[in-house]
Amino acid sequence: MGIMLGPNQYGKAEVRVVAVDRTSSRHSLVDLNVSSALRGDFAAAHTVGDNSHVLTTDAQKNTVFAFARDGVGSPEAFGLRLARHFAGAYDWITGARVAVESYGWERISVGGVEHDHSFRRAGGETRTAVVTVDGDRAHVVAGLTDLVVLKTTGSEFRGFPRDRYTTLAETRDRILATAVTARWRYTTTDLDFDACFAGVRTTLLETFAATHSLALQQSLYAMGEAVLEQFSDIAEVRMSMPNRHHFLQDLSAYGLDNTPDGPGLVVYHADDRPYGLIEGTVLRDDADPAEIAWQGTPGFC
Ligand SMILES: O=c1[nH]c(=O)c2[nH]c(=O)[nH]c2[nH]1
Repeated sequence: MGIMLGPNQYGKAEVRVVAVDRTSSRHSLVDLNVSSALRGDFAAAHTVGDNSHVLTTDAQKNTVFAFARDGVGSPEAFGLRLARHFAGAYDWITGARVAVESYGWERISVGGVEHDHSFRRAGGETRTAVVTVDGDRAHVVAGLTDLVVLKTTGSEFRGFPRDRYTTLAETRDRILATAVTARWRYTTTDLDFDACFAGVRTTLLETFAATHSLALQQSLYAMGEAVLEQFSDIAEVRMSMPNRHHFLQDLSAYGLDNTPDGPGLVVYHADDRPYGLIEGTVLRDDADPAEIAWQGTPGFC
């Protein structure tokens, strides 16, 4: 029986970079969390401690800051620059994965006027980009996490089988709430990434709102389908959507009724756990499979 080294990668995780553009007195900033990982022939480092192939994680971190000094651009473009640089640095490095999280900031308004250099964090969501360079090929997976959405009606859940443990009541009118994680794979690297991101985000939101939901699974599929219908440069969309349950609170002990059957106030209990976790991929049937683009990105089926 022999023992050998299997798949491996290494890099610097979570390099926090804030780049402020002070070109004019109206500043702007990008706020990133960048993780790099290199793939290639690093066997000797693992088996005998020979570091002659190891481009240090410290150098990877320094590269992120140095490249940011030239201007960041979109998270996808920044990831592409870094991943291509790392993958081309030495001939034993065959590929690189660069994951970028981007935190939005919006200007604070003072007396109705947007301030030049004061900002507040925009929402709770995070924009993501994962660039994987493998030899000559580059894959870009864009996305977002923690896009929290809720609709107060337009959601049903019924028609499910009832085994001996099924107690859930069927409903024709419930709250539907989730925190969307969505990631989509582009088929090209030559794109206006910011415009595409904004467009996909809008499509996801509009479709969530406009779909009369019979299940969160149906909403997920509709959202992915709409993205693929509207963006021809996207091959697949993967989504993970926790079902943030809102249960009707039983107020009968206080002599109060509490139903969504008519107009008036309804009181729910927002339950944080456990939660249903609905995950799925929506893809073109002729999509080129590119599993390597997803390697190292957890949280999807
Ligand atoms: O949209 C839903 N999908 C389910 O699979 C499910 N299961 C459940 O208990 N409630 C819901 N809601």
